[in-house]
Amino acid sequence: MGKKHKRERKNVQRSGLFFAHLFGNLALFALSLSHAILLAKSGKDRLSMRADPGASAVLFGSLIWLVFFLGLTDAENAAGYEQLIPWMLSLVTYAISTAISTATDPRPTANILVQWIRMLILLGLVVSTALLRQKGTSDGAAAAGSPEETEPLVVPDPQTNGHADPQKDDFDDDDDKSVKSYASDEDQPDSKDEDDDNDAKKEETKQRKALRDRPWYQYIASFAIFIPYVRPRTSRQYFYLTIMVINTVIASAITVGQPLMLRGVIDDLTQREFKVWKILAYVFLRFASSNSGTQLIRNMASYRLNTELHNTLLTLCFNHVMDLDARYHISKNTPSTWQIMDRGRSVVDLLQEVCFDHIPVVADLVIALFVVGKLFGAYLCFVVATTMILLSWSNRITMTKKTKMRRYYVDLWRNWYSHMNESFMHWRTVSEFNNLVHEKKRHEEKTEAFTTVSIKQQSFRNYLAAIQEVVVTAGFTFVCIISAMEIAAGRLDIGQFVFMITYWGRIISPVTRIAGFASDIAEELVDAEKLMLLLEKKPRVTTKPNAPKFVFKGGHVKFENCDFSYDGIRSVTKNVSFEAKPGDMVALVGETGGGKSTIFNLLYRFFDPSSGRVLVDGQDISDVNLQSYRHVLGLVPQDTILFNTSILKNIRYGDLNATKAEVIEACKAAQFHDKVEKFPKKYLQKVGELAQKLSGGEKQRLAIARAILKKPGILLLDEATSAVDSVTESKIQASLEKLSEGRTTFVIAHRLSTIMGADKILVVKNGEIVEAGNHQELLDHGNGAYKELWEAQLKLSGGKTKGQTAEVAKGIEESAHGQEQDLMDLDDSDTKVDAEKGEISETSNEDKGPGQVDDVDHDNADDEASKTVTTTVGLVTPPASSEVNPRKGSLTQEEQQPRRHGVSKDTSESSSAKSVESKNSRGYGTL
Ligand SMILES: Nc1ncnc2c1ncn2[C@@H]1O[C@H](COP(=O)(O)OP(=O)(O)OP(=O)(O)O)[C@@H](O)[C@H]1O
Repeated sequence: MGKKHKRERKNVQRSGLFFAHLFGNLALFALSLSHAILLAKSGKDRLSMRADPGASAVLFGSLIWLVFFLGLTDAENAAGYEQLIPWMLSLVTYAISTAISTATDPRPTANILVQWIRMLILLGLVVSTALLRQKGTSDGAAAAGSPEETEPLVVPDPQTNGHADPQKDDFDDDDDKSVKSYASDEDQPDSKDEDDDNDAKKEETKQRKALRDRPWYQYIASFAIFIPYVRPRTSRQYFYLTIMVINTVIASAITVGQPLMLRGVIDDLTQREFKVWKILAYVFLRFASSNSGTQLIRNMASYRLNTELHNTLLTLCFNHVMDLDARYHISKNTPSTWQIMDRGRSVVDLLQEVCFDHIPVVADLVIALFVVGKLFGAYLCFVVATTMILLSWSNRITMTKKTKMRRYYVDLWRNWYSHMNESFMHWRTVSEFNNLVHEKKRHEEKTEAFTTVSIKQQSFRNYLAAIQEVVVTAGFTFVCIISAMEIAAGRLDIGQFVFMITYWGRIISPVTRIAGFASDIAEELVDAEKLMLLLEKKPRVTTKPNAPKFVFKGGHVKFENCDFSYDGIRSVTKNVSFEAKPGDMVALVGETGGGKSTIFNLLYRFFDPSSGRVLVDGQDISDVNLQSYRHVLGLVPQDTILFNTSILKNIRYGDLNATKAEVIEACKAAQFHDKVEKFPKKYLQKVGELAQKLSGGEKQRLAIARAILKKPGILLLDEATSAVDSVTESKIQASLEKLSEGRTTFVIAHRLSTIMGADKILVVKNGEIVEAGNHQELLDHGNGAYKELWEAQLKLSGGKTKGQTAEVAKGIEESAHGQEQDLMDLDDSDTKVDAEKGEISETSNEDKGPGQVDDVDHDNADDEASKTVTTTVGLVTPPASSEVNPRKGSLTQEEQQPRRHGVSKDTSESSSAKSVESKNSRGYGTL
């Protein structure tokens, strides 16, 4: 449905016919009121309506029209079924009763005349509504229909139900409107929300709109999702709950009992009688309902129950969020998830208010109507009922309006919070780009936006409280006048008058208090809605019920025709099939964005393929227990994420039961121990937020140590040493070699020189495996993608020719023919930087002299050595060397860095020659 059409519909709703309907209902109310007075006047007892049941019925019947009138004032449309059906039913009822009256007494009476006027008004309402609906239908868009009749109930959530409609992803006009609905609300200030373009936010807005558009009964039923989260669990919680229920019943009894007791006391006193027990009973009831009685019990029990339920809810929500899959966690906004969980606790308050405030108040009102009707007759009962209806209506308006405002406020607040969080987290980036002033200004704008809405909310609340007071006072005036008239007429005594005045206070003040609750509920509802959407999310990657544990049998990995798409639109992997035998090393190479990490994601089961399957040791990984499967995997990622805690704890994350000695062992193997020892607090050194206190190389070595500690069955290395310098890289090569021994290992590498010795190299392009084989096979494969990549890399690293490529290949071949040597021996030689000459050359430990790299702290080698090379050598003078690291038959960093040009031909040749001497059987030492 287009935006234009919606606007038209809105206009129809609020135009002439709408006001005609409004007026029609008001006229029916006035007519019924006059009719009742007419009947009462003609009755025997003019004031006591008890004497005329007919008049009483008409009087209370008029309240129906009052309710309709009030309901229409803020209705979505003036021609819904909710109006049409009651009007039609009333018309039929009046027609029958008029026909019966006319049949029994054909003489025209005032009664018959009123009936006819009533029927005519009703006929007008029914016909106009039917016509309007008909017009809407013929316009093809059900112009008069309510949103739930014309729009899908729930917008499919591609994150949860797996039925994303690719065509729906771009927002149509309606969705667009929904996204901007808050901002366009007349009560809300304009807001430049730059995050509106964010897909995740749009999606959330869309879901919230779908939630609000559910019919009210479905909307309320949606809250059932909270029951498992907020239900009492322990016997203590049940005890508190029982206390609260009993306490509420007692409080309701006191509400009626206390004024009744006072009436008794007054009655006695007017007859000059003194009954001390009555006075004591009255005082006791007063005390019992005070802050030392039922209030105290309620506060104590509810505080204890609430605190426990809040904590349970938080725990369950945390578990729920942690159990959601990667799809959710990739697109979530972390600060807002915290807020949703934190504020979502108010759902406990909401349920408690409904159960222990609202329902008792409604029950008190019903009792009050009965008591007042019984003791004082229909007039006073009618006044009480009318006041209650008006107060309830104002509460409803408060809720609706406040909820709208609150939704907007919460969005603005969340925006402010996220911005603040991001600014603090990314202070460094902000400073690097010199955008401190910009961020401060943005913060100010965001603060101002939510402050304005907050003030509007409070003002609205105050106005409404004032209006309610007017209604209450008007009602009270009627109560006083009518009671006084009845006393004057001798039909009521003073005791009854006092009862009525006291009782009025006791029943009306909770209703007015509900206005405050309504406001709170509006806030809690919005918070609850967000939590509801979070809890409604279901992970797609789960362990199937009764799934067996994964049994590791060596690490035989098989991808069978795996297709996958992140968004359901763009294919990221297409028909991916390959196999890795236990202990194999498989390298994934290819263009950036080709889908290599996605294959890792599928292997880790962060996502399930849309078709095809992944088998490990003959078991479909989607059929086994996820936890037991991930237990055998170990990953060294490209970007190491660390917790802001000590190095010890970060490494121990690989095996929570590891001893400190084991952690140190792992660090030694990852060439990290010496560095850690130099930190002021050694292993207890904190890594800082986002691990900012560690260099890129240190982070990677920590990640390697963590993987070593985990002792995984299958190892995944995603550019695992991309952040370390060649010197350090060569040092951790041996530990990686050791780590991967006997383990199926998958490596993602951009520097082809690092994976030349892999058992299998898969070339990934546009999500497809376009070539597979070992290095030599792929080079021999005509002008394939791998050869192209290889030559491009050689060219970038020093203008190598095809002939030289062949030479390198030859070297590998020779290397592969059994030049196995203890890799640790290779640490005897190292690379030194001759800054003066701008050369990097190889030397043995015996040859080391002052100023050589080995003397430099290698953890700064990322920084020191490579910086030296880059600044002193790479930029000031062209890099003079591109030697091959002989231990792995690979090119040194200079060759591998495309940025560094100008490597001499001589050096290239030496590279080839030295590669022949490679001692690394696999050749991935620099992974
Ligand atoms: N969570 C995601 N949602 C949507 N698209 C994604 C997501 N992650 C990756 N992609 C897209 O999938 C494609 C493949 O990404 P992937 O990270 O697998 O490539 P890659 O080959 O590992 O790249 P690189 O070598 O640069 O790391 C890319 O086009 C990327 O934009």
